[in-house]
Amino acid sequence: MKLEIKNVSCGYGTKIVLKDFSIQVSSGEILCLLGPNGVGKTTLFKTILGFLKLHSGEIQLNGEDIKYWSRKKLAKTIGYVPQAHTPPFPFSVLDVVVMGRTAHLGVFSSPSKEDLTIAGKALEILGVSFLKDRIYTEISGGERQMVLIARALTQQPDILVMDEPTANLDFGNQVRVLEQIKKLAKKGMGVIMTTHFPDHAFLCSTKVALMQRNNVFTLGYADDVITEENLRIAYGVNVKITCLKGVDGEIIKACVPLLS
Ligand SMILES: Nc1ncnc2c1ncn2[C@@H]1O[C@H](COP(=O)(O)OP(=O)(O)OP(=O)(O)O)[C@@H](O)[C@H]1O
Repeated sequence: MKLEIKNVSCGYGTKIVLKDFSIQVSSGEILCLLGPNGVGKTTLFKTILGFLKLHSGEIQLNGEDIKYWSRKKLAKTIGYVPQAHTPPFPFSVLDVVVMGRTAHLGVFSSPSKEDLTIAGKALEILGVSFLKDRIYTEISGGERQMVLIARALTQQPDILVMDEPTANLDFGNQVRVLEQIKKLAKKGMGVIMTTHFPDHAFLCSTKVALMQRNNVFTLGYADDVITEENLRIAYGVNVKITCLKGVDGEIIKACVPLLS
């Protein structure tokens, strides 16, 4: 499966937030979107998911323009982990996770035993089965984030769109989520995610798109895109990039901000 964003301009009403933006992500790849607050990352995701109308350009899945796809077909293909989500009703965590199966169900059918098993398994994979019977509105922000990721896994999409999947998570859960994202890509899922941590892009991305406020985008491999100079230009801060040796002798890069 290949998702192609071709020369897309999008925004709200007549206000254009993102101009002439192009990226693509294929099965097995992890594309990290980096960029300052308000640059248009979430807006792009909402446009990909069909919540916002395109001003111009095209979004294709396997070469087909998604504007001709039904909502159901799109929901089966693209999974979404939003930045924050509060349902209006006090559903149990398992109920929220099983909602990920909605696109797979018939019009009047309710989740089967298999759907519940898939949902339970997703919670187990993420190490949060203990939350299963808790009320979703009564768990912490970080726990909700893990539940939303479990819901997206339950959907079993080809492409997973994740808006800051590690936001709100403690250090351990950040690492577990990054590991899980890498595993999903290894299994063939295409992942497009935003992050405010360039280190996370070094750890797990196949490609990076660094977005700047003036609609300037730098695309490429993390090593080429995440440079001290590019981070300074994008975020207006000084950063030192250091190299460390991992347990298997592999080189891991890390960004250290320099305080003035
Ligand atoms: N519903 C809306 N109506 C009008 N403008 C909006 C709306 N939602 C967001 N915006 C504006 O669009 C711009 C891009 O917002 P967006 O949420 O896409 O940024 P972002 O890159 O995801 O930021 P962050 O890193 O803070 O999550 C911002 O200027 C924001 O104020």
